[in-house]
Amino acid sequence: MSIIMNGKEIAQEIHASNLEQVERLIEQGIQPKMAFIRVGDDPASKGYHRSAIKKAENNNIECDSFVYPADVDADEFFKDYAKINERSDIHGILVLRPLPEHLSYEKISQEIDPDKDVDGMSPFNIGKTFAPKPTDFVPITPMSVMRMLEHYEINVKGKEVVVVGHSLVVGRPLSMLLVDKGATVTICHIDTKDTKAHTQKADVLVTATGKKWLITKDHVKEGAVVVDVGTSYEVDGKVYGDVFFDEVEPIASYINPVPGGIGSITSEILSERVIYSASKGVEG
Ligand SMILES: Nc1nc(=O)c2c([nH]1)NC[C@@H]1CN(c3ccc(C(=O)N[C@@H](CCC(=O)O)C(=O)O)cc3)C=[N+]21
Repeated sequence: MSIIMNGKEIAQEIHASNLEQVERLIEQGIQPKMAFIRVGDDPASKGYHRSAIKKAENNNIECDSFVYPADVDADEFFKDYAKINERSDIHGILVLRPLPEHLSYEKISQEIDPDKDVDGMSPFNIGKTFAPKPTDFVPITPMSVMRMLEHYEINVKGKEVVVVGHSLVVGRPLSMLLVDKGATVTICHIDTKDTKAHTQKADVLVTATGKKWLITKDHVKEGAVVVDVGTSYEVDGKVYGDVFFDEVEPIASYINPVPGGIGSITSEILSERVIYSASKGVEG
């Protein structure tokens, strides 16, 4: 039997505080506003886009969406992108991933205004993940994982933590946040020879690959904390995690379901970061 970590409950707590802060900003004449930029129709990207707009609007944050076809002309895209970055009414910009190959990720991440870069993609903000402060724009999904661990008072200091997945948006920045809290971190990825050999030793196992049911009971040590960040949108329209929940749940000490786990916190923290960005430079 394990404790089921409830992302929705944590999201609700953050929501209450978000609403209150937006109300205060609006009283001061500031309407928080964010821009979503999406290229193409990747299901996970669309899923996040949809739930993030819903959460932002529930927080009275205005949203503008800029959606382009996967074959958008690069010059046209970058012209628009510069304009969006310059708009003084927009406090936060989220560029949804994945992006098509003909749009240089390097250029997109270098040209985002670091002060509006709520998902921490610019090289400047990535640098901040190495010594993160609460005010820094570090990627939101890793922040959500840390928030979930904190909520359940899971201290990673001195623990063996294994992160499966080395993406720029989750695995790599999350590893830095964990190291900052004193964890010993191993990152497994597509070229790791024997992932199981590593995960079996984990006190805390975090998985962020987007491969449905990759992690079975054979990967997990008895009593481990299991954090499932994976969100695979399958053709049946359902969302699946990386973890084969029914099999792993009985041996884990703490585990989160998908949906209802990290994803539900992520969209609410995105709102929180936009509010923070809008409140920068405001007195009191
Ligand atoms: N720049 C960038 N940053 C990201 O963090 C990022 C991204 N691009 N591209 C797509 C993936 C995917 N992702 C999700 C976030 C929340 C839910 C979410 O809200 N999930 C709900 C379920 C939603 C539903 O039912 O559709 C839940 O798990 O409870 C899903 C997926 C963030 N990603």
